[in-house]
Amino acid sequence: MYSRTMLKVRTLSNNLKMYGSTSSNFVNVSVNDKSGVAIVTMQREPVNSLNLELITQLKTALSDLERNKCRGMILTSASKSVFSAGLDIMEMYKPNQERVRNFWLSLQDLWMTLYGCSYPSVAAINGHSPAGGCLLSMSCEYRIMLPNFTIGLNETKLGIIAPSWFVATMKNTIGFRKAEMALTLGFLFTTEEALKVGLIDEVASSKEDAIAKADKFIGQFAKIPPQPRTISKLMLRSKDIETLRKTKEQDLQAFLQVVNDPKTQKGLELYLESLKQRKA
Ligand SMILES: CC/C=C\CC/C=C/CC(=O)SCCNC(=O)CCNC(=O)[C@H](O)C(C)(C)COP(=O)(O)OP(=O)(O)OC[C@H]1O[C@@H](n2cnc3c(N)ncnc32)[C@H](O)[C@@H]1OP(=O)(O)O
Repeated sequence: MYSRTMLKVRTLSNNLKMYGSTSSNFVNVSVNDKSGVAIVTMQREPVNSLNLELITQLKTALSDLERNKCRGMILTSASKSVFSAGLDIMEMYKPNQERVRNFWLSLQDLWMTLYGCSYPSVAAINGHSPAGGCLLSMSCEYRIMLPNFTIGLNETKLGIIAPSWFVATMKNTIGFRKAEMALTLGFLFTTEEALKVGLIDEVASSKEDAIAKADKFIGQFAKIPPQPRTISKLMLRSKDIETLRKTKEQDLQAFLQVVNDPKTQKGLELYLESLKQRKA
């Protein structure tokens, strides 16, 4: 039902050429010929950690869908157990200064594009979704998750602080009180807990079921004129988008200061080691 050829995702932006990246394709876009709904699949093995290339390719894919006036977008993962492990810690550990700067600016850009896209957006969360993975999910309008996975903004557990726009997105999704509890604890919710707290909207039994439920959600907008729909969405979301747009440089400088702090570097080193030791 979904043809893989209708939309061509540009995999090499100028940014990537500048950093001499390979042309690996970390994002697949397939569009349902009948409904016009696109499935955007992250496919950066093993855990879809968000490095500069994946972030840039996602942003390009979402902008292409906007230009092509797609009817709806479902964001999902090619992995069977991870939606996205969040930001690629290797981008922040002993970083190249020009690259890490570009990494953060690209992340800001991706969030503003996804959070403010005119088309209906659904996250089909078919695996764990910590930190940046949770941000991507929350930036969509609707979330459907498979059982036995976890989702949340766990930054404080790592000794780091979620940026203000991550916080705003969570507050807008689950409300002040629940966001405060979740953020301060760095809480990772199970699927069942996420449903209870309103972090997700539905539980699906399989990826196919999640896609079917997402199609059904998007289908509801077939009879709603697109312009009033988009304006209503943006009335709710544009304040936070504009805040980041106006403070992009400040936000970047705050990130660079934290990332270049030797204490942060030590923390990231220990965290990377702990991830590797989990396997041993
Ligand atoms: C200084 C920064 C200041 C401000 C920024 C604030 C914002 C931060 C937002 C973020 O997104 S920070 C990233 C937070 N992410 C996490 O805490 C998730 C860490 N990963 C996991 O918990 C698990 O990997 C998983 C539950 C997602 C999946 O578990 P599993 O399927 O068992 O896979 P493995 O743990 O074996 O991982 C496979 C492989 O991938 C590496 N890896 C995992 N996550 C990341 C990551 N976020 N960045 C880079 N690499 C990651 C892991 O080390 C393994 O590598 P091997 O070489 O051992 O195969």
